[in-house]
Amino acid sequence: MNIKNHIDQIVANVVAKDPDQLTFHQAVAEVAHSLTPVLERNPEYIKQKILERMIEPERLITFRVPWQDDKGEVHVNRGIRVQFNSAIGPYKGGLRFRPNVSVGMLKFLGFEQTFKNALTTLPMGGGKGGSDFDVKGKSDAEVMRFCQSFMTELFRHIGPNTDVPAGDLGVGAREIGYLYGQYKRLTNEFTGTFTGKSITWGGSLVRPEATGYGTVYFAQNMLATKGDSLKSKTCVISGAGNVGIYAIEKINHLGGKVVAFATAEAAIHDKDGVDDEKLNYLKDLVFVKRGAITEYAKKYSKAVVLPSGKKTWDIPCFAAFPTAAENELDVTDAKTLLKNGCECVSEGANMPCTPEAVSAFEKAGILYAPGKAANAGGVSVSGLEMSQNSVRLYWPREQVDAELQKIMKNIHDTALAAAAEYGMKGNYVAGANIAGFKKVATAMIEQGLV
Ligand SMILES: NC(=O)C1=CN([C@@H]2O[C@H](COP(=O)(O)OP(=O)(O)OC[C@H]3O[C@@H](n4cnc5c(N)ncnc54)[C@H](O)[C@@H]3O)[C@@H](O)[C@H]2O)C=CC1
Ligand SMILES: O=C(O)CCC(=O)C(=O)O
Repeated sequence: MNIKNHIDQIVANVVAKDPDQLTFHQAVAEVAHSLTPVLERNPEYIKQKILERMIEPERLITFRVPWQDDKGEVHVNRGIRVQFNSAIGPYKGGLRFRPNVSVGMLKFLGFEQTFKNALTTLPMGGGKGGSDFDVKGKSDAEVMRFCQSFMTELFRHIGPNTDVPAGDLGVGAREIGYLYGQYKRLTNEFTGTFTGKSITWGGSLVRPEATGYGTVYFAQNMLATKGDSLKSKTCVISGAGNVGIYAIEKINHLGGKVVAFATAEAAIHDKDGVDDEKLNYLKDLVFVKRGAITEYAKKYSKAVVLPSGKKTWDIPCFAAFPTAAENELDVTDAKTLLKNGCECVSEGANMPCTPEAVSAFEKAGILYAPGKAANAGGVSVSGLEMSQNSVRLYWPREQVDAELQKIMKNIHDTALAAAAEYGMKGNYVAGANIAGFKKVATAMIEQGLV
């Protein structure tokens, strides 16, 4: 059998089956193509149709979410949970609330999550969920009513040993509180069926920071292979949210300087860098006041709002951290980064670089880490939150952070080793896909045809 043709056919079938699920096609194509040498060496994977089984979610739940706004008007949104793969543990992955949420988007995220979670070394399967609900502009009471209605259906599909959701875009501490409160009320149980919980009621220290910190730890591990580090280096990020803000914090800890950051609405250039005092202001602005980041440029006179159409990727940097959303960094951005001397890209978001951008980085031979490896810190600490909940203990900050660093190094080394084993030295995309795939594939084979 010609393996390349076989894989092309699998990808073509995915496209034909659900032609509108573009980001899912993109995620499947990337994984499938990097598995060519693995399938060549392991005919059992072909015989057992492991890849074909892995690209089909085990279960897909969609449901109606009716809720009332503050004026009494009724609205209806769609709730979705994709329970993708439970070969190595309960389904695990965040919930996203955004107007553009669709089944295809959540399939892409759940598929990626399966590989990511396998890389963490913790026993977690892959899942993802959410709704086309827009949290922007809603009052706390409206968000609460929506979350309660959403959970009134979702609760019957999840549980500490079945499916453990967490946050993602649009689902932060406030939403997790409302969702969990309703879950507890309906089940009459206080279990670890959610991660990212507040620290006073079952959360883990370092979970809010974990994805951003982990992405920077991953960059640090990549740079160490070249005898380099982030110390005194200029960095840029996108997405001034949970992941982005804590990436800035860790870059500061390591002696680097972040000179640009952005939200979906605006981008800021601060050539002096976002030091700890400015970062505290930014945290308060984003997490507490839910204000626009343009306020930052009003407060710090040397910072400027970039003209419309300009992105943080236009600012010269040594390292770039896309921490916003899928396909936010295209090939033009990649070429600009490379032209300006960027040597390291570590993805905090899920699939933020387009395939053409990734090819440009690979061709240039810079250090490039895909999200499923580099942003696994968040779900890793979620896994540690589940462990703490199971034994009813809280671990100290130092212990959780030390575990996080250990896990990120392990993911780095595992991806690097898998890439080298299959003749693609230094290719973290191939390495992460291969290592994640092999772990899940082995479990699936051992569990029979399920
Ligand atoms: N929160 C977590 O623990 C994890 C999040 N991720 C991924 O990281 C990314 C960010 O998630 P969070 O920080 O949790 O969300 P968030 O909602 O806290 O922040 C997202 C930020 O990105 C900005 N943004 C959205 N689209 C943008 C665009 N096209 N260009 C520039 N900025 C844009 C938003 O305005 C906001 O500032 C998502 O891709 C998410 O799936 C991945 C692993 C774990
Ligand atoms: O912490 C989690 O369970 C999920 C985090 C997440 O959604 C992600 O890794 O993309």
